[in-house]
Amino acid sequence: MIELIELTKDFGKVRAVDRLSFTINKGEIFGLLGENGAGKTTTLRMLATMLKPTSGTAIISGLDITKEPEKVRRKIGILFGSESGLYARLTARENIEYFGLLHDMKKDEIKKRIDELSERFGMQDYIDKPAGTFSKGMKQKVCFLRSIIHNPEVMLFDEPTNSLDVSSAKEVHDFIRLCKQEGRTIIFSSHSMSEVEKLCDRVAIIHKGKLVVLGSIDEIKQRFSGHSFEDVFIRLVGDSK
Ligand SMILES: Nc1ncnc2c1ncn2[C@@H]1O[C@H](COP(=O)(O)OP(=O)(O)OP(=O)(O)O)[C@@H](O)[C@H]1O
Repeated sequence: MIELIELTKDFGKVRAVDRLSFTINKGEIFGLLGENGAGKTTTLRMLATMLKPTSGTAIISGLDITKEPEKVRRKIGILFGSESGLYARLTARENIEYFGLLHDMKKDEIKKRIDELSERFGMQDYIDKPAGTFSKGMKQKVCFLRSIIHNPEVMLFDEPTNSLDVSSAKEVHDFIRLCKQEGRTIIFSSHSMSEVEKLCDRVAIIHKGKLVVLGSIDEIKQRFSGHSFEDVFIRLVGDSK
């Protein structure tokens, strides 16, 4: 379970995230929505312990992100931006293995897990080929595997399908669903209403750093007299401008 408690981040005079408080359940696929600059990435970066909150905190699997960031890092898998830092000359396996070693995993344990995961995600044909030769979607899948090599309970993905084609995005969606089946908690940010409608158990819409609505897509649509989710989104972030 993840609990945000008055989570706040200021960059100078700009309040990027403004006292966010809500809970995300274990095994949930949770969407973070908002316009450009709403504070999604900043929220995810704080949860990932990459940024220190100005005030407030979050508890991830019983650990306070401000007090035990090292321990939190072991529980989370993170993906910020596509193709982030894959070594072109190394194979997919070597790229993933490197991360496993950083997480203090043993080589044989890493091998077993890569074999298992690459089979599950249909990557056997290219797992031992250099990452530099891969398409965007293939690279993205390597990044995903890298993010879960250490078996994290919680996954934090910032716009995971940004710039992917339809079939690669679908693979990522299937991947996220599989992670949920394995009992992981997934939080991701997105600008795609259809993606969020397809995948998320619940969503939070944030605007100018503040929470404006929280709930399942159906609950939110009902609350706004059955309008499309896209219309509700535009109305919410438009009204509070
Ligand atoms: N390192 C930083 N220094 C100063 N201001 C920042 C920094 N990072 C983010 N901001 C500001 O914080 C606010 C929230 O930015 P953030 O990147 O979290 O938004 P976002 O919802 O992820 O946007 P997008 O959808 O465009 O990625 C914006 O006003 C942004 O300019």
